Amino acid sequence: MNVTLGPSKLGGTATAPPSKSYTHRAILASGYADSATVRDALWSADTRATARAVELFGGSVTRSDDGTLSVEGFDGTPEVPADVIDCDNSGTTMRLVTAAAALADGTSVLTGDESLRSRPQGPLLEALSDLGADAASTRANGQAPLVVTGPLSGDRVSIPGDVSSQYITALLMAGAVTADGLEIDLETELKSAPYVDVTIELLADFGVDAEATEDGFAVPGGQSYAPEGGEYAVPGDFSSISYPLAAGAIASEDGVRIEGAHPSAQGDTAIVDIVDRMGADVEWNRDDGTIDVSKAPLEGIDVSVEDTPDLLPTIATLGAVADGDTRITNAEHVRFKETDRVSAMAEELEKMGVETTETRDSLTVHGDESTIRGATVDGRADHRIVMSLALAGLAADGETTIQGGEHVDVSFPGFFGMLSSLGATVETAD
Ligand SMILES: O=C(O)C1=C[C@@H](OP(=O)(O)O)[C@@H](O)[C@H](O)C1
Ligand SMILES: C=C(OP(=O)(O)O)C(=O)O
Repeated sequence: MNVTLGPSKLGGTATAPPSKSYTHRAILASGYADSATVRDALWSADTRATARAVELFGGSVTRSDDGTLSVEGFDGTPEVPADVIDCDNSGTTMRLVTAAAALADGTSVLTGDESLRSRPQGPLLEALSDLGADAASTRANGQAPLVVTGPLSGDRVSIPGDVSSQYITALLMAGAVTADGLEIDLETELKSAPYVDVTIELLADFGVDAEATEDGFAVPGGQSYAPEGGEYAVPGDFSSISYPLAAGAIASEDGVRIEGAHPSAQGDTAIVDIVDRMGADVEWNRDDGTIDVSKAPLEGIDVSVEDTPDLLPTIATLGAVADGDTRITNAEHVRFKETDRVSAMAEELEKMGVETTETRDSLTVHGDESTIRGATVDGRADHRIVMSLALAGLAADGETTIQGGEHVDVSFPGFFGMLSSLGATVETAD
């Protein structure tokens, strides 16, 4: 689907979609439980992949009209799946489900789309093998398809922290239901660290203890997953909030209000401070969960995305509109996502007349709002590239056509509807 946007003047209210990270964890945690209800869940291509995996492990996930999920779990012990687990485009699903599969008494096979089959799984496969499971890549290249035979038996493992924090989340969630629990030692510094905080916060809400240690993380074994009152409610998603927030900073006439922005452990809440530091007029009322943002002249800043990889595409677009250089550092792990997002943003923004400079772990955007022009750009089949290029289209001179608009379904199915309700001119064509 091609989506064409023109220069727009925005105003009004946008509602944050539910968090993808919390929804994945809540669905799988409910799978590990006897049963649980997940309120305000995100229902998107990625979270449906996690729900399918829970069903293949012997659970069931039923969605009601108001978005509530009723999950019958597999109660700590996944069944051997009767089919291949297709994780589609979702890295979170593949990592979290691979560790769950290592608890089953038999063999699971996991695959995904072309993008997911090119992402790194090696460190997790090695960790699970060190713990006594048999976990391998069919192509012996550390990438899916994966074949995992459980059950695992060990209680201590070491793993690098600079490829994906999702390995740690996966091991913590599975470790809680093993007999002896798990000690996880980090071999290198942890990137994307707030995502492990999200995990520990959610585990606590499901009555499961896990903690940071001097060398990494630890989770006692023999625990049962059970949220208080049998229910868990998903908070709003700050990676998704970054788009209406940036749209307001770039293109609002009367200001944009975002609702559903309640504080949680998400590192991507940093976007509020980033937009503020760039010069936009922004106010976050944490008590009522609203953010008000208005356009103001933006200036380039230095920002590390070590903890917040998913913000890189949004920041790159903000940088394109800002005056001067925006230097995005500590970004190497952002190359291991649905696409290499450092290169993708550099190359696609350049098509719009924006100058950029890339190193292995940084992206500098040489911003100048007066030079951004409409162009046909490739969304790279990556939801965050599509959404960030759409934001650039709001500020460009002339029309911008983004190829692959349907990929927003991965994390923010209502994205283009949200932009047009704020007043953007959005046209779609197959
Ligand atoms: O655990 C999670 O929910 C996520 C962790 C991050 O990945 P990495 O830990 O691989 O950087 C992030 O990019 C992804 O969108 C969601
Ligand atoms: C990288 C992302 O997700 P995942 O790793 O789950 O594919 C994302 O949502 O930007």
